[in-house]
Amino acid sequence: MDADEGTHGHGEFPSGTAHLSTQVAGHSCDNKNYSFGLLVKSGRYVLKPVEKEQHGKREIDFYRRVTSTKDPLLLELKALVPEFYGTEILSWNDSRVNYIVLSNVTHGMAQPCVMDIKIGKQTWDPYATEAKRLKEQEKYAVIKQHYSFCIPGFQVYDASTSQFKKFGKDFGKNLTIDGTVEAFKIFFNLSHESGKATLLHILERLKKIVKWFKSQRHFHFYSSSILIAYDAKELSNFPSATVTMIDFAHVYPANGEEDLNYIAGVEKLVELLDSIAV
Ligand SMILES: O=P(O)(O)O[C@@H]1[C@@H](OP(=O)(O)O)[C@H](OP(=O)(O)O)[C@H](O)[C@H](OP(=O)(O)O)[C@H]1OP(=O)(O)O
Ligand SMILES: Nc1ncnc2c1ncn2[C@@H]1O[C@H](COP(=O)(O)OP(=O)(O)O)[C@@H](O)[C@H]1O
Repeated sequence: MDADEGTHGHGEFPSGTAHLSTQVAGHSCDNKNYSFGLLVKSGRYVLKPVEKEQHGKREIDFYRRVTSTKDPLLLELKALVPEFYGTEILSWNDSRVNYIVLSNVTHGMAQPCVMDIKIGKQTWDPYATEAKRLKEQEKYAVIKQHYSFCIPGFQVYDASTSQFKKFGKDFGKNLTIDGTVEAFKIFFNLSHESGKATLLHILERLKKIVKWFKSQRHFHFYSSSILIAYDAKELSNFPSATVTMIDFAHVYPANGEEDLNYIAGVEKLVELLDSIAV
């Protein structure tokens, strides 16, 4: 389930790599927009292309800082993000693309269920242009206003029908407030008797993230996501579920201030999941 062999609009995949079939959101392979999408290598590694120099630099700087830290607070953060293995330049026909190499949190999953939840009402950073701010304000507007997060995409292996279902950006952008609750029920396979155990495990991890954010004054995270993943094949084995923070292209210094935007998003997420876990 990790790899789709072959080619796409940019030509053949760089040697040893394939399209990350479990990618549920973010910039996907798109020749028209010069976007390369994420790749998988040897199953274990995810390669994220640096497509905008400044975004890439910010994300790489973030990973380098967190990976090399001895600060106990940042060590706690390190356990909540993918492992970082540096960068690698790969050739796509005429293009040379710089990739950030990370651990693949869906590695080894037979029936991967993955949800990307973008945290915060404010999904633009303090230096965004007026045009970008307006564009971000319009997207997922109702949901972000109500929940302080939005769902750009997810996929689930429906244990009752034995089928994969994929929900993309358009689905997320058209979600209603009640529809969001339903989306989580579908994602967690709550009609299956073991779905609730996965949900409770995820809730514990999310509560750790809230606790960490309340204690830190290092960073403010904009347009960053929480990636939830579990293997539906192991539904009864709930510790296989993971919660990982990803996408650090818009991480900025906190200047001594709490990240209230991010905290509100994770708290609302916990509140919603608590309400369906009863
Ligand atoms: O069209 P763009 O270029 O603004 O793409 C958005 C990205 O902006 P960027 O180009 O990186 O500044 C934007 O990236 P950021 O999170 O702002 O880095 C998102 O990927 C966004 O998708 P969605 O909010 O997840 O649905 C992307 O939005 P849509 O593809 O949904 O419009
Ligand atoms: N470490 C990872 N392991 C597995 N999948 C990942 C990982 N990082 C990202 N992804 C997948 O790629 C998608 C986009 O990642 P993201 O970092 O948000 O990219 P973008 O900056 O293009 O939005 C996520 O929604 C997820 O499906």
